[in-house]
Amino acid sequence: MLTVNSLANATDGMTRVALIAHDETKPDLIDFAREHESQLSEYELVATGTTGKRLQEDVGLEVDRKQSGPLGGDLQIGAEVADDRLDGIVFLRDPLRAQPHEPDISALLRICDVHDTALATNLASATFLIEGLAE
Ligand SMILES: O=C(CO)COP(=O)(O)O
Repeated sequence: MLTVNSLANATDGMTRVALIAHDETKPDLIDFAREHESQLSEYELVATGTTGKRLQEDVGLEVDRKQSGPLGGDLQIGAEVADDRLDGIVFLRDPLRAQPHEPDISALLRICDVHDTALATNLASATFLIEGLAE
């Protein structure tokens, strides 16, 4: 049976959001983060390694940086989903290029469905997710 995880489930009351992007989609994620910087700065943010570095350096956001995706970062974020620590994930995947760590990516997407955690994999749905979190 699936567990239910509402948009405001944070275990400690603080909204916690993961931001992840593959190399080709990082510019889109950085633009998205700049656009929503004031809202995102209110949240606990977690990101895979290189994405997190860009968010810190290019946008100035405080980010809990995990390993880079190919080195296990997706799995670390998946573990947070399994612990119901995350309220939402924006994961701008590159739909046109295969990734060496595809099994890790699939695992992350799957555990989001198991735990009913909000997951946006493109900019249009990311906008809905971020607007939903603000409500
Ligand atoms: O590969 C990734 C997600 O699958 C992202 O990793 P980086 O943020 O380290 O580039």
